[in-house]
Amino acid sequence: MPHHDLVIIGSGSGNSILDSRFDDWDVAIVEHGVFGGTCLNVGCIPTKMYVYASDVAQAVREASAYGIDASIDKVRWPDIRDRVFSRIDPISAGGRRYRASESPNVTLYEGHATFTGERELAVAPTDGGAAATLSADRVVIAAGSRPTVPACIAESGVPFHTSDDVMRLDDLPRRMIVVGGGYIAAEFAHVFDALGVDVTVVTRGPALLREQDELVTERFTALARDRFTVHTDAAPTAAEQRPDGTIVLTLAGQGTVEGDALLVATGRAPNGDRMDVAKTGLELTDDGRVPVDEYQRTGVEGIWALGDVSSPYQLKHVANHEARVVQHNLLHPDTPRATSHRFVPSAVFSHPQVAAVGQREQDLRDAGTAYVSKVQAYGDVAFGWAMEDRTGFAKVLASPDGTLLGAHFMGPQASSLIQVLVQAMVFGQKAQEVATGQYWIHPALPELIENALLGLPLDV
Ligand SMILES: Cc1cc2nc3c(=O)[nH]c(=O)nc-3n(C[C@H](O)[C@H](O)[C@H](O)COP(=O)(O)OP(=O)(O)OC[C@H]3O[C@@H](n4cnc5c(N)ncnc54)[C@H](O)[C@@H]3O)c2cc1C
Ligand SMILES: NC(=O)c1ccc[n+]([C@@H]2O[C@H](COP(=O)([O-])OP(=O)(O)OC[C@H]3O[C@@H](n4cnc5c(N)ncnc54)[C@H](O)[C@@H]3O)[C@@H](O)[C@H]2O)c1
Repeated sequence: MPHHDLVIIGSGSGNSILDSRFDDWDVAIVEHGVFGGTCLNVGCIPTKMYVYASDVAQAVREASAYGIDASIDKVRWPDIRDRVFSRIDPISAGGRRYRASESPNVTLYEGHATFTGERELAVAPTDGGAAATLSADRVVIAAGSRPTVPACIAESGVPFHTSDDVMRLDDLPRRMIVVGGGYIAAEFAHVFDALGVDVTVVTRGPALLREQDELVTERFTALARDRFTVHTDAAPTAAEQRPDGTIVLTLAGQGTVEGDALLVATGRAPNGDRMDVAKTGLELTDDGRVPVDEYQRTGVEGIWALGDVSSPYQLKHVANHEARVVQHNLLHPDTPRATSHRFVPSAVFSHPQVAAVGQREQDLRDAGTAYVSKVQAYGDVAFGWAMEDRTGFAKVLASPDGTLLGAHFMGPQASSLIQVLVQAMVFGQKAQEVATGQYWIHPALPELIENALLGLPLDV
């Protein structure tokens, strides 16, 4: 049985652990899918390439408000799709080639890994060949997550898509049903609607983006209702396909909806349940994650985990941070570093964009925490006014002494603007210091943040 210094399961964030400091380690990477993982192949990167194209289309649709009459002559879906994947697929192929044949100390096993013992694995090759077994001094579980699909759809025989394949459609459908009301539903509903598809969103919750601050949830859902057909409190109970190809979903208490394509975006499950981790002596958390401590160590000596398979955050910047922590701790076991999940920002790249960091107003209220808040409209600062933005806002939450507690943005460039407050929170700067201790370029959009901070009714 081959024995390695280190085995990494998963070629997404796990692959980024290896740099020249590991050149004298005997390393194995096990990957059962496309090399490079979710973010590169089916996640962050291709989705944002589509979002960008759709933002361009949306700008054309909204141009007349500024005295520019423009219209979309044609959406060339195959060209949009091929622009994305002609750039992405070679990166994945290049990454695979580098590990398979250009990294002398790395063995790439292309197959599905399951544990057979504490640090022993069986790999079932994807090409159907004979299973290999291997052992290692150290194992990093970086196996990610996968889309979940409600049984009433999965078992119906009706064709459906997930984020794994919807970006590779042959043609744009005329009508699309999107099931789910979270990140993926919000981003793809924008993408397809802006490209001219008639979108119906169906979610079992009472609103879209319901994990956000309550004001974002309320206002985003209201805007979505203006743009798509939206069914809330409406979990599907059955799916069927008519002979003409029409897909019909039955919704709990809300009749049926119809479409020509069905996208399921109802959350992602960590992949730890498909690896026999019990053979190592590990037990998954109630929500299916591989449990780790603050050093990304599992309860088993020599086994680490990172990213979607173990993290409470299914976000790439978190997986990257955790991978850097594991990298350090593999190289410097006597001086381990801890992961920080103190201020994890996130953004939904829909239209409008949404971005968040820190606590939500409902959390502060429920916890009885003393706080003040300010909601600053984009339209009330110079650049937002120039844009005639009527819906966007920045909400800032702080202790009465100015300690920043949370920020929630909805509107143009929200994902970039919020970084100012992420930085302030991480470095412990108070609202009054951030607002008045620096120049704010006039009349740039960050004046939104300056005014939000100045508007907080602080006790100081
Ligand atoms: C549509 C979509 C859009 C997203 N957009 C964003 C975004 O804009 N910003 C953001 O921060 N995050 C985004 N995310 C989330 C982000 O992609 C993930 O959090 C991140 O990629 C997780 O990285 P990872 O290394 O944990 O897992 P992955 O990158 O998924 O890597 C795990 C790898 O392990 C392999 N694997 C799993 N089990 C086994 C096994 N038993 N044997 C062998 N190989 C195995 C898988 O094939 C996979 O390649 C998005 C996700 C999706 C689905
Ligand atoms: N911009 C980003 O950072 C980004 C983009 C996409 C995905 N992601 C990551 O991927 C994860 C998965 O995304 P997601 O959108 O699939 O999950 P999600 O957890 O964000 O949302 C799932 C949604 O599906 C709904 N739902 C669940 N079961 C349902 C059912 N049976 N019928 C109808 N609706 C149902 C939920 O109410 C919820 O609205 C996200 O949590 C996020 O961490 C991040």
